[in-house]
Amino acid sequence: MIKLLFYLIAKRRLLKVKIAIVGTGYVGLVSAVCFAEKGSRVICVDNNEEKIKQLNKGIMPIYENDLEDMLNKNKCSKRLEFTTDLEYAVQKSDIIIIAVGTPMLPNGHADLSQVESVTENIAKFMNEYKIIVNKSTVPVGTQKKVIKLIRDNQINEYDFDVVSNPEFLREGTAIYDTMHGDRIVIGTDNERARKIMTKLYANFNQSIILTSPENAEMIKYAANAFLATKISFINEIANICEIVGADVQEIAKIIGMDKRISPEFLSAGIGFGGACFPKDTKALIKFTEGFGYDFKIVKSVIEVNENQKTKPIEKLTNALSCVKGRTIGILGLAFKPNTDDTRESPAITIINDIQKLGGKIKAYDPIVKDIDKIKFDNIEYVDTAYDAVKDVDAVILVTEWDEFKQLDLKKVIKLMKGNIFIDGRNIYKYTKMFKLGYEYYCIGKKDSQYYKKSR
Ligand SMILES: NC(=O)C1=CN([C@@H]2O[C@H](COP(=O)(O)OP(=O)(O)OC[C@H]3O[C@@H](n4cnc5c(N)ncnc54)[C@H](O)[C@@H]3O)[C@@H](O)[C@H]2O)C=CC1
Ligand SMILES: O=C(O)[C@H]1O[C@H](OP(=O)(O)OP(=O)(O)OC[C@H]2O[C@@H](n3ccc(=O)[nH]c3=O)[C@H](O)[C@@H]2O)[C@H](O)[C@@H](O)[C@@H]1O
Repeated sequence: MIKLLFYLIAKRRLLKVKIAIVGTGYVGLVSAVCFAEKGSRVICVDNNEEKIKQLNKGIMPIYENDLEDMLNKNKCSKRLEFTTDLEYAVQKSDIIIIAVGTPMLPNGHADLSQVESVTENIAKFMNEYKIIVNKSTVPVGTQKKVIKLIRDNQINEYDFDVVSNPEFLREGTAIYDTMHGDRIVIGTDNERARKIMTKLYANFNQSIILTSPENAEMIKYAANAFLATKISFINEIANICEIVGADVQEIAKIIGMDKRISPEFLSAGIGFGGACFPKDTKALIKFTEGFGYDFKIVKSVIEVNENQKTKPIEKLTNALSCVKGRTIGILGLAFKPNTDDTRESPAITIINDIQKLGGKIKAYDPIVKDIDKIKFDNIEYVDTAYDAVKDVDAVILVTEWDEFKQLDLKKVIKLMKGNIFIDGRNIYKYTKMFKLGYEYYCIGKKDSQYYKKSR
């Protein structure tokens, strides 16, 4: 009974910890909603006034499964608020989480200017002890820089701690990943911060890993670089499979049965894109170069990935003697399914290359409707997948949306002018496609041409 009472008091205290999250992007907004769902009060801050206006009206700035319902529910329960006023958020909160962007600079380094500017302002607005948590992906040593920046910019010398708490969610499954993550990494050398952070995450029921700030920062880059390495590795195996007539999906399935390898992240395709793998692998190379280290594996991972993005064009130019004046239907613009994010999407490279060759584009994506997001001129954006394949000479499937897995492929070939289908994500069976009359090309398998010859 007494134990239960202590537990309830501790839980109540924990729920009273007020959190501010700076940056309402994929990471900040999802984290805010999940903390609120677990009972914390969260103030979300962004310097994008339009975004905050939209969020206050209940309009989602990003597409993410389950986000809207959970956000509106917690907003109604007064556990979530949205503001552009950082001073208010800092002064009303015990923990301030930084979740702003760390995009790639033209020289490949991570651009820390958003993190730095937010840190300087947090320092100015501090009115008592605060824990500043960095969730943005940053090079090793940033936690120490943040400490120095706060000291240099504080008006009064309030006590504070800086914690590194890297994020591992994936876009498209971000809410699920946050609620059911494999681990929560908390990087701090300070006992007071460690206790508060452990309490903050206690009711997420996930393994909490307490480590140093340097380890936490390195874990994030190592995790992303390793996952990117798996993808480039299987893509190279796919390229060899095409030469020797083996099937990469079969190989991935069977090597993945070995627990040391695991079946995850072994889907061969047209390369990884997105807001993180491309920039984080480059940032890792750049910051290790600063110590005179030549990170050969990660350099190759990037090189393989760049080459993989050109595979659909290689197949297209082999199949069509001339791309000039031909119309190509593009299925999918997002860098992966279930997101509206087109950052570093392979679709961008593919569309660019087709346009350079003088081809015309018809494009469809179930969610990416905002032309500004993909920033291409002279593209016909259509409303359905069937519109995108109508009268085209060839189709390239870029994103493996479920909707494309359900397409009526008999109808598709009837609508097309030609019969060339390049499946960048291996979602169809080449035997079926061949029977339907397609000249079908996929990744890492005998394509229809090989199949024809070997029959
Ligand atoms: N997108 C993802 O799936 C993941 C991203 N990360 C990392 O998390 C960080 C954030 O990534 P995303 O959420 O994708 O970025 P994002 O670009 O979607 O969102 C960043 C937000 O920060 C806001 N912002 C920028 N400067 C600000 C300032 N001075 N004051 C207030 N708000 C400001 C922007 O307006 C924007 O809404 C990056 O370091 C990224 O590498 C980590 C894991 C997953
Ligand atoms: O730091 C980040 O931002 C995040 O980066 C990735 O998440 P995300 O980029 O959202 O998506 P993934 O599912 O990892 O896919 C990344 C890219 O790899 C490609 N991919 C993925 C898996 C695979 O087997 N094959 C493959 O080509 C996808 O098509 C996509 O273009 C990581 O999976 C997250 O753990 C990490 O938090």
